[in-house]
Amino acid sequence: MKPVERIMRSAPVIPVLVIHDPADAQPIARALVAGGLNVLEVTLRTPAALDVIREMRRVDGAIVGAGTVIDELTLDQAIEAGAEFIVAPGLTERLGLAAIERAIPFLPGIVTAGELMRGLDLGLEHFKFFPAETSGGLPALKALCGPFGHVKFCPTGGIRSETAASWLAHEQVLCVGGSWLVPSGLADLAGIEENARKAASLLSK
Ligand SMILES: O=C(O)C(=O)C[C@H](O)[C@H](O)COP(=O)(O)O
Repeated sequence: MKPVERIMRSAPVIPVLVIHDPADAQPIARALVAGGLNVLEVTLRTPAALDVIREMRRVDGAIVGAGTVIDELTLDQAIEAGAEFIVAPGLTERLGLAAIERAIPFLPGIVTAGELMRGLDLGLEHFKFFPAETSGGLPALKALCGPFGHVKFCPTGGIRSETAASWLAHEQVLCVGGSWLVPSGLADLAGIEENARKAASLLSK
């Protein structure tokens, strides 16, 4: 099994995290891991993100990746900070080749058959379906899966607690991503742990 697939099968939901203060990183990661979600995607959307990755790597049991990686610069910054996997909102050949060259598990976003085929050309078989809900939702993903039965997905974008299970019921969906677990500004660690516990109880693959 490819390392990226092992990560995707580690938990049914990957929390997508937008964290502004590195001091929040460890408590939030600990709450998520305690709730049963050990795969954490730190988006590079805040100036603190690289420090957040460094802090979260110190939390036992956490598998910490970077999201919002859009080019070689952010790829290398994320790897240098200790990211164990890389999520990108889209796929360019340059970024795909760089991630493969760095031998880091890589989950790029795709929506169309053409984007997916460009990923297959690079040897990739695991994709984020992004943005999931506004790109036709589950019916669109099902249609895409027809010709590409061996490809595995992590749909992300607009998925919430109430809709995650329907996505996970699809055979080619190994996990889903979402920001609902840690709403921005939520300082309620017990609430985060409870959100994680509920998500972790969903069908795991
Ligand atoms: O920042 C990135 O790299 C992204 O690709 C976007 C995130 O994955 C989505 O914004 C999560 O979607 P929501 O769960 O609807 O908030």
